[in-house]
Amino acid sequence: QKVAKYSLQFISTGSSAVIFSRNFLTHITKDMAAEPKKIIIDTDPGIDDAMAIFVALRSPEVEVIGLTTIFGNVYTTLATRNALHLLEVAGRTGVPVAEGSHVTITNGTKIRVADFVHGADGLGNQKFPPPKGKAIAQSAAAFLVEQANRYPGKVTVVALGPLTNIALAIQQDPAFVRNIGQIVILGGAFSLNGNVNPAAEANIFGDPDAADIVFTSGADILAIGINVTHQIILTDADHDKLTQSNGKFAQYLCKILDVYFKYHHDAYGIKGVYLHDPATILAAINPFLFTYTEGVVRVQISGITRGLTVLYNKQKKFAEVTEWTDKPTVKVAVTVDAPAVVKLIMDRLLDS
Ligand SMILES: O=c1[nH]cnc2c1ncn2[C@@H]1O[C@H](CO)[C@@H](O)[C@H]1O
Repeated sequence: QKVAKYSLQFISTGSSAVIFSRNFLTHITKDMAAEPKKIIIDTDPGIDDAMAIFVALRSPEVEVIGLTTIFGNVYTTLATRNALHLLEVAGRTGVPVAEGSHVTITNGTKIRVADFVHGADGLGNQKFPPPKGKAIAQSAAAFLVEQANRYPGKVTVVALGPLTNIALAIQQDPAFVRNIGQIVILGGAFSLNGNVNPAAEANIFGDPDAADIVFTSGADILAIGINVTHQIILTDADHDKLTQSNGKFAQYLCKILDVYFKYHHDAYGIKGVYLHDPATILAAINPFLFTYTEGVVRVQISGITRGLTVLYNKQKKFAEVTEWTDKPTVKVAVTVDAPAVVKLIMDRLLDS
């Protein structure tokens, strides 16, 4: 309950950035000790999704109550297969997988997948055997609605792909935005170039209409954009530590990481990889690893800037009514304690 309501505890620092009160940190820590936070990971696995799922499964602060799947890094059918496969690798086949939408919220079938980032199979071209398990009969959106109703205010959705399933849940149940505890979104490029093109970040570009629905829904939203995740880098030295580890997750990840390293080297000229998805899991676990600004986010849905995320920080009162006027606010990450985030991710992957 307290976790869902923490936006009341924001303190303005005088600039547009906001921080949380220390006092409240104690409350949250106590709450977490008492009862792990229930999370559903909406995912398009994906190499960094695999890391994120493993980090979540190794985190005592959260209980993963389900995975829902979406297109993005791969098509939805393959995302479901990979989600089931990753749970089998982790020995956690009791976690249900609900398959998500195969088309965008506007029924668009031209899906763009990032096989050049993750490999054709989404997991570094390793030819893993097909999983034995199956997805549950319920759709991702129906599962999200059901779980939010079952545990009002207690479920956090961590959205690691395009926001289609979340937008469908909002459309299917008007009470969803109240019943869901929080939606932590990996998405957006706030005040910097995107990673699909100069305007757009991949997850928002995948379904901009869905993203605009979610950002303006009134739900309690934390957005983690590439303006912060591009500071969270797994280096060659970290990769070596994973290679030397006997940990189950570390060994598995070393098999699939090469493709992701090569992509970062070719695209960004760096010897390391961005930890978008695992960092977002940590934001759901401990929001204090990041600082946030609060404002209204709208998404461009057409034209050359399709997928652009524009935050209105409410500093200026515009003379005229704009497309941002009277819309609910969300929290957008502006800074991150990157060394702490990388250390937590490494510790949890090595200790498995
Ligand atoms: O160039 C790219 N095109 C498409 N997807 C990408 C690219 N770079 C990274 N990601 C993927 O999109 C999410 C972050 O935006 C991450 O899941 C990352 O793996």
